[in-house]
Amino acid sequence: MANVVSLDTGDVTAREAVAPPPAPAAPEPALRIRGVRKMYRRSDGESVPAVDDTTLDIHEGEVLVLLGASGCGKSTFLRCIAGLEKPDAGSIESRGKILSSAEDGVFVPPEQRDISMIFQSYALWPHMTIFKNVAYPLTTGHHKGLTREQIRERVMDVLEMMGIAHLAEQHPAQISGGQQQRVALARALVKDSGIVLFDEPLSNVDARVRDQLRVEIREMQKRLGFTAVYVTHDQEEAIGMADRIAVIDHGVVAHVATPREVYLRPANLRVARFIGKLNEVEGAVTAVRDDGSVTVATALGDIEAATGQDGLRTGQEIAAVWRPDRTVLNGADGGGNCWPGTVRTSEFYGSFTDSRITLGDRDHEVMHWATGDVPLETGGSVRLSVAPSDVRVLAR
Ligand SMILES: Nc1ncnc2c1ncn2[C@@H]1O[C@H](COP(=O)(O)OP(=O)(O)OP(=O)(O)O)[C@@H](O)[C@H]1O
Repeated sequence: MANVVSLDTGDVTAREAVAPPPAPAAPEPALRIRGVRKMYRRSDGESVPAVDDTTLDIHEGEVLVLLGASGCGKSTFLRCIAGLEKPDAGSIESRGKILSSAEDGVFVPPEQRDISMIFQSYALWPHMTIFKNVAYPLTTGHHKGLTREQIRERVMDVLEMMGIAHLAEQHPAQISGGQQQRVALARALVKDSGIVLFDEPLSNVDARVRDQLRVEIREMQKRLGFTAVYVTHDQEEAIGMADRIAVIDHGVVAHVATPREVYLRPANLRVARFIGKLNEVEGAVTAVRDDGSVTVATALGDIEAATGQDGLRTGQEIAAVWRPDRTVLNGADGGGNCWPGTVRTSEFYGSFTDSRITLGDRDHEVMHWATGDVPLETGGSVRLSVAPSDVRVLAR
């Protein structure tokens, strides 16, 4: 029955309560990961979590980059999604289907998951031609029923798309590293599986090919619309590839957000340090205001910051942080966050100049990056400032 509202004169009385319109259902994520834990036993017998209680939704059609230091558990997490590792706790669901649930004893083997994976080592079969390497996934699992002609058409389409159709009859040893990685990519895409996992796929190719392949992978992902989970420890690669970045720290998701958010408003000091260079000044909180701005007392005097980590308290030990490209030299003296300094070094890196400035006589060094070739004279005096909107306060 439709909701009816009758209004009496005088007091307004709803005779029948009107139910609020139903909230639009959140779209089903491509991967729903809940409380996943994977333990490894060390040789001394101790069990340590490589992935620890990880909960994450990965949206349809997005590139989610798992970024973290070596050994933080990125590959293990990816392998749990692929089904190459069996989690000790938690569940992984894809498009309404449970792939693994430690609690319910469910585990779908990798070949029955609609997921492709591409590795750091290209893992091509040396005795097979490029064509056969790429065709292989179409000869197993639920693709088994395809005719030879259908397989040929599909493989040649993908090889064409990767710009390597002319290499179809070569063997892996006869082609370059960059071309081999293209073949590996073609093999991951040929199944059209909708979810592709990348485990540091570009770490074995040289810098020039890496840049090119990075752009191509991104273009292809946009064109084909598959969901990608991409592991890297390279922050530039993460920022360039990701719709969202999940920063992993000791097996735990420390921050998941857009690259811009993670870079400009990192959740905590470890995330801030991991993603990009940082100026840090230690101190203690003296005021936290309703608009989120914070004042901190430091050896350089008071520093004003427009934002701070959630839950900061007066007296708490913190670091006031900002990026080197936000440091301003000899700008207008706007009052706070401004110090006299001396240039210690100034080095040209092609697209930018990295200068290190010692502040006053207080033995504190700050990084300043200027776009292009902007050398400063060593020992020269400067006035250094940073706007409160570029400073963030993070707990130590
Ligand atoms: N088979 C294994 N047995 C025991 N410990 C393991 C095993 N595989 C990984 N580990 C440990 O689990 C932790 C996470 O490893 P993992 O390979 O997932 O990290 P990662 O972030 O991918 O590192 P990298 O970037 O160096 O590849 C590390 O401490 C590693 O030593």
